[in-house]
Amino acid sequence: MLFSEQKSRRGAFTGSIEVICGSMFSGKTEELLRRLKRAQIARLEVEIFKPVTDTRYDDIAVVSHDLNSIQSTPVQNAQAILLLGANTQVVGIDEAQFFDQDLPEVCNKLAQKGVRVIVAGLDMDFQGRPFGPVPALMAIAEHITKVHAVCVCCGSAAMYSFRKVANSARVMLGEKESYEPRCRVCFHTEA
Ligand SMILES: Nc1ncnc2c1ncn2[C@@H]1O[C@H](COP(=O)(O)OP(=O)(O)O)[C@@H](O)[C@H]1O
Ligand SMILES: Cc1cn([C@H]2C[C@H](O)[C@@H](COP(=O)(O)O)O2)c(=O)[nH]c1=O
Ligand SMILES: [Zn+2]
Repeated sequence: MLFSEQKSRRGAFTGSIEVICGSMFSGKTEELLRRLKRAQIARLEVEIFKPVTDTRYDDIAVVSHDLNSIQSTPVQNAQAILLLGANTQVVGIDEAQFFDQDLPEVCNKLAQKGVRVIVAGLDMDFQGRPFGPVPALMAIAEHITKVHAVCVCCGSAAMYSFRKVANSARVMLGEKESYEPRCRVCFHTEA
């Protein structure tokens, strides 16, 4: 599948929604950066957003686990993306699971205006439950890409993010010290 701007029969650029989902370390941010950097090479206007709460690697940039990065605008909520992204051609959104339930409607409105919207986020939390607005986004997206990490226990494809520390809060920022990607079998096996 070639993800790019598409023209409708009426000649106008048609907007669309692409979702990149999967576990932690599955390459969601790398794939988001790849698509956004290609759009920049094509000289399209690109705006990138992340939740202001995601301060793991950097307050402003979107940064992958391999430390590839791109400048972004941290925002408080989904509505801010509609205000700031309506007049651009491509909108990228990382860590979508941390946004409020307005995000799908915001993405729909942007796509209706002709914007190509590319969203990356965790589809499941550490308990294997659907996470925030990501499942609803998947329902309304034209394209969904589910990427997989490598299970740290057995080497199979991993789709779960196993939390290694005792903390029952749904939101807990962290990296390898707190999470590891696991396959279905290893996720449901204790220790
Ligand atoms: N167990 C693992 N499986 C796959 N990639 C891993 C693993 N541990 C570390 N990585 C690294 O993480 C990178 C993906 O990082 P990133 O795109 O930030 O992932 P995500 O946004 O899905 O958390 C990979 O390219 C790889 O170098
Ligand atoms: C599973 C899970 C994760 N988180 C946090 C941990 C990280 O800060 C981000 C995910 O980042 P990534 O780019 O996908 O690696 O989310 C959380 O708060 N709650 C969870 O259940
Ligand atoms: Zn496994």
